[in-house]
Amino acid sequence: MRSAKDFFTPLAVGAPAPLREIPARPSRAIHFFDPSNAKMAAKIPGMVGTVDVLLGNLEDAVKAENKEKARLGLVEIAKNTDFGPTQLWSRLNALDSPWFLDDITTLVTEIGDKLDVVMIPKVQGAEDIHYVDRLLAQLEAKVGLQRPVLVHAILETARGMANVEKIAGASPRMQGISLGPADLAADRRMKTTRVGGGHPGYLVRADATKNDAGEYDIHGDRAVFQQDLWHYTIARQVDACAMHGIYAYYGPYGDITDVVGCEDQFRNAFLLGCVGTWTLHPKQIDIARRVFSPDPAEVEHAWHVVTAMGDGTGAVMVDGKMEDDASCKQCQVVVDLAEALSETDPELGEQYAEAKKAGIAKAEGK
Ligand SMILES: CC(C)(COP(=O)(O)OP(=O)(O)OC[C@H]1O[C@@H](n2cnc3c(N)ncnc32)[C@H](O)[C@@H]1OP(=O)(O)O)[C@@H](O)C(=O)NCCC(=O)NCCSC(=O)C[C@H](O)C(=O)O
Ligand SMILES: [Mg+2]
Repeated sequence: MRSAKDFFTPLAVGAPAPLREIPARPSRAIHFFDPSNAKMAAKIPGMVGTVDVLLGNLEDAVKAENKEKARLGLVEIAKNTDFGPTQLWSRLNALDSPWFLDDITTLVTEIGDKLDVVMIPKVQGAEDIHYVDRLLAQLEAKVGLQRPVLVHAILETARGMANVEKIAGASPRMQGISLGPADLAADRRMKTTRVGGGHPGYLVRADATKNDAGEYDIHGDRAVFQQDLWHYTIARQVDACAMHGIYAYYGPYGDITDVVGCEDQFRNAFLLGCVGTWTLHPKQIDIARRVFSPDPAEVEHAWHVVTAMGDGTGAVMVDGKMEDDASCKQCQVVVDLAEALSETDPELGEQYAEAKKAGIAKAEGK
């Protein structure tokens, strides 16, 4: 085990110093594309600015015979595109695959200066992150990168889940963790066959009531409530990430046509503490942007509370409700997110500026 004092020492001579804090850059939609798919790849330069993150996917969903084409296609796109405020990420093939070593070596040496984050699938434990950490440092040193490439783990095995806190804290490079519900379901032997989302069979049913004969009518009209298959997983993931100062994300919602179910799944994750999600199809981008940006009415309320609370101590009444240090801190989370999003999203920035003005005015009794 490394000493705590060594944690922020570069793992290779000449590699950039690890970051002490992971920047809170907007990452509401991590948009997946297959760089080996010419039609999709051609759309990527035009998508800059429409999503927070563009992710060149090299792993699952890319056919084995296209792995090299996808890797080289991503290099080409990265070299020829000005990404402006949009981040460039890549999901590499799994550590035990025949492609991982070439993926990481090629991307870091060819486009390491443009690559913000590498997403590592099927992470099992801290040892996987330690391996990637050292390798990245060696490659960064080799090409003289000035800033470290960050690492994002996908939680998609039972072992990874059991080790989630250790994974989140395994390296100062850790940027965040996404849920991989399809692989995780398979590894856990869950009996679902979908990519994320709920299942109508996972439910609770209201108690039976008695009929006129005084017998329980178990076949009668009993309300059923579908339950959230992912609640435990996402809640644990969020805690692990928050504990280590990194960010939690939902993952894929495979039913592209069910935009309503997708929005619900994304919103559950947002409310539980996730900062973003994956988008697999252009249809999902607006949903992610909408869900992972706080409602201007919430932002106005948050400014109202934060302003009314002043130094954050004591208690005040706002709209008939008691507010104190704890609710003020929740409101501060919303205010901070709105401020961060305003920096890269001018349209939202205007709405949030109005909300701020109105919230402060209310607190000041104007
Ligand atoms: C899901 C898709 C295969 C659907 O593609 P397609 O049938 O082509 O859809 P459409 O005809 O509706 O497409 C309309 C146009 O939009 C373009 N398009 C489609 N998807 C994208 C995209 N992601 N980025 C940019 N552009 C896109 C099409 O080319 C059409 O263009 P045009 O003909 O000019 O109008 C496809 O969307 C897709 O492959 N998406 C990505 C899938 C993916 O990345 N999957 C992996 C992540 S999920 C996962 O791995 C599971 C996870 O790990 C776990 O374990 O849970
Ligand atoms: Mg997966």
